[in-house]
Amino acid sequence: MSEKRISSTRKMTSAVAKDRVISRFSKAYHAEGTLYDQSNFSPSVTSACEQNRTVTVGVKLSKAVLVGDVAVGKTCFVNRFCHDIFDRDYKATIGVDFEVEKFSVLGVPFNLQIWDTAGQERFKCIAASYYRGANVVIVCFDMSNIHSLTHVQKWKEDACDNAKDPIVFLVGTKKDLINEHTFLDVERKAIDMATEIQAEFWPISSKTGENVKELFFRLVGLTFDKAVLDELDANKGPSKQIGTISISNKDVYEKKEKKKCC
Ligand SMILES: Nc1nc2c(ncn2[C@@H]2O[C@H](COP(=O)(O)OP(=O)(O)OP(=O)(O)O)[C@@H](O)[C@H]2O)c(=O)[nH]1
Ligand SMILES: [Mg+2]
Repeated sequence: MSEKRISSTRKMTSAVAKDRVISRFSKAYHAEGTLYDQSNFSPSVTSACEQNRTVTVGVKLSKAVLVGDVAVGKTCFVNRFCHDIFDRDYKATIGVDFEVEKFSVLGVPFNLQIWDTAGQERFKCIAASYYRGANVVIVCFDMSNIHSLTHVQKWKEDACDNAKDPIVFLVGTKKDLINEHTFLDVERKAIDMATEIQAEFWPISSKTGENVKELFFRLVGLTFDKAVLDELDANKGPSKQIGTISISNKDVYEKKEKKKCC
C-alpha cells in the first residue's frame, strides 16, 4: 500500500489526529505581508466554542482552492501537508484533485476541503468550475521562477470571481531552491504583490516542509473564525448554539470519489 493510501486510510477511519488539533491562533508569516491583522480568535468565537464544547455540533466546513501556473508546486504542497510526502517527479494534475483534512478547532470539529487545480491551460475551464463557493483561495507561484509571480493577479481574479468573499493567500513555493540573497529579493516583491492583490504571503518548501503546517494552521484559524462569526451573525447573538452545516462527513467523502473530472 502506498504512503498516500496509508495516510488516507488513517484519516478515514480515525477521529481527528493529534496533529490536527488547533487551540491557539497562528500568526501571519510577516506583519507587512498580510491584511489580516488578527492575532487571536475573536472573543465571541472563543466563547461560543467554549459554550458548545460539550454538546453535539455538526462538522463545520471550509473550501480552499489552489491555483497557479503549471508546475509551481501546488500538488506537492498539498501532499506535504496531507500525507507528509514529497515527490521529485512531476506529474501534472489532470483537471482537479481533492482532499479533506479533519481538524478540531477550539474543540469544534472542522473539515477543510482542499481543491488542487491544474495549472495547464487546457484544463483551465474544468478547473475554474471548482472555484465556486471557495472560502479560501491559495494562489501559488514558484520563488525560483520569478516570472510566475507576474501571473498571480490573473489567477486571483479568476478564482475570486465565483468565490464567497474568500480569504486569499499568496504562496511562494520551492524556497529550498534559492539562496538567502535571492530569497530576500523575492520576498520583497512577493510582499508588494500580496498588498496589491490583498492576500497574505507565505514562503514555503514542500521538499523540506518549511512553513507548510504553519501556513495551513493559520489558514484554518482564519477561515474557522470567519465561519463561526458568520454563523453567530446569522443567528443574531452568541447565546445561540453554533449552527450546524447541512453537509455531513459522509457527503464529504462521497464527493471525494468524484474528484477526477476528465
Ligand atoms: N525543490 C523543490 N521542488 C519542488 C517543490 N515543490 C514542487 N517541486 C517540484 O516541482 C515540480 C512540479 O510540482 P507539482 O506540485 O506537481 O506542480 P503543480 O503546480 O501541481 O503542477 P500542475 O498540476 O501541472 O499545475 C515537481 O517536479 C516537484 O517535485 C519544492 O518545494 N522544492
Ligand atoms: Mg498539480
